[in-house]
Amino acid sequence: MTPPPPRLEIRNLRRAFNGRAVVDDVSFAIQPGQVTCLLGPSGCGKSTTLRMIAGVEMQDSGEIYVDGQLVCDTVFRLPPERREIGLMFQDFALFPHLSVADNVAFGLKKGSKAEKRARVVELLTRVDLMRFIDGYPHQLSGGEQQRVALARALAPKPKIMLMDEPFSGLDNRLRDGIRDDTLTILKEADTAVLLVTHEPEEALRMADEIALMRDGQIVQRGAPYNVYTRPVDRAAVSFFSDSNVLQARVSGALAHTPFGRFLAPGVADGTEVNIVFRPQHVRIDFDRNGTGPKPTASDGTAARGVVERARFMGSESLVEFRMDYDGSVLRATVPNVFLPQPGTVMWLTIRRDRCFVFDA
Ligand SMILES: Nc1ncnc2c1ncn2[C@@H]1O[C@H](COP(=O)(O)OP(=O)(O)OP(=O)(O)O)[C@@H](O)[C@H]1O
Repeated sequence: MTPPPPRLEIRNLRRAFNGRAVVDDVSFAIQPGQVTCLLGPSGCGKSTTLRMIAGVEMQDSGEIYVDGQLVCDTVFRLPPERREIGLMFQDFALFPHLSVADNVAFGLKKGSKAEKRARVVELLTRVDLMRFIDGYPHQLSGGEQQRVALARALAPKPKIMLMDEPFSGLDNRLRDGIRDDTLTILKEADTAVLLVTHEPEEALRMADEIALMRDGQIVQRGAPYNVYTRPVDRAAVSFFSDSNVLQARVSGALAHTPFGRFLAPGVADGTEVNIVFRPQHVRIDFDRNGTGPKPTASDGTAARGVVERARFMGSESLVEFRMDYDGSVLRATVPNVFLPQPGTVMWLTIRRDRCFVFDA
């Protein structure tokens, strides 16, 4: 038996503005009930990709399929309203002059008045806003308006939901709960979701799959854990978190550093590499009469540094060290409160299994 086609598939999508490719050969597929996050810095082409799928922007080349059916290529184009796609954007754009019920009913073209009413009640119950059914948008908080927008987008039972930074207008504390609720509702409805965001935390929290985008291209795709722990390059590490970099030269498949030798399998002798690691993977130790901890297989050799400054960040502390070996600065994060005085001598080691070696 052949497996069913993906709910949404885009193949080799391209779009250029003024001769500059802003979406450059982008392909991916999303299954029903799956959330894919298109993640990348501002201007990398996320929204343009989404707009082409929605049908409000035309691609220069490439194809879009829904349930295996072509909805758009350079010859054929199904109009946006017939693509069975729901949209949610940052400014929810509820109609201020329509009641909550009428806002939700807005997208319902088919059915009797009673059927529409029943669907509105069902959705408002689902987003826990029945008490506002006859209210107006201005009477609702930002989070409540966002849930009405979700109900409205879901009303016609779209196969696909396209969301462009839908949570960025909400305050932090509200946001986590609304994200989780939204996700539960979309998954229950078996909708395929494409969520555009520039916030790594949002993608890590919400996605089944992250597509990391840069300069119009998808540079890495995978489950959040894999994208975070096996980044493709230095920029991919830095996009998700603060990072430290050591420069080193390879000889005999080993990169030689003040922290000991790192495996660099298959890298030619003489190659310059960057060893990249996150501040949470730096261990720090007190000075013991001019020495640090003994070398170990998992943490390598300790290198001496002097505290330059330490900052309390809430659940952790960030300590910056000026390193003896070349005067560069390395950052370490430590759980809870750890605020050593500037000038304190300490010894740093790096978790070997958390380092990434990239060609410089
Ligand atoms: N209609 C247009 N005409 C000309 N240039 C455009 C047009 N639409 C988008 N661009 C350019 O294409 C690039 C990608 O824009 P896009 O909105 O897709 O990026 P984005 O990744 O969604 O960024 P953001 O997160 O800031 O919205 C930008 O440099 C933008 O200025």
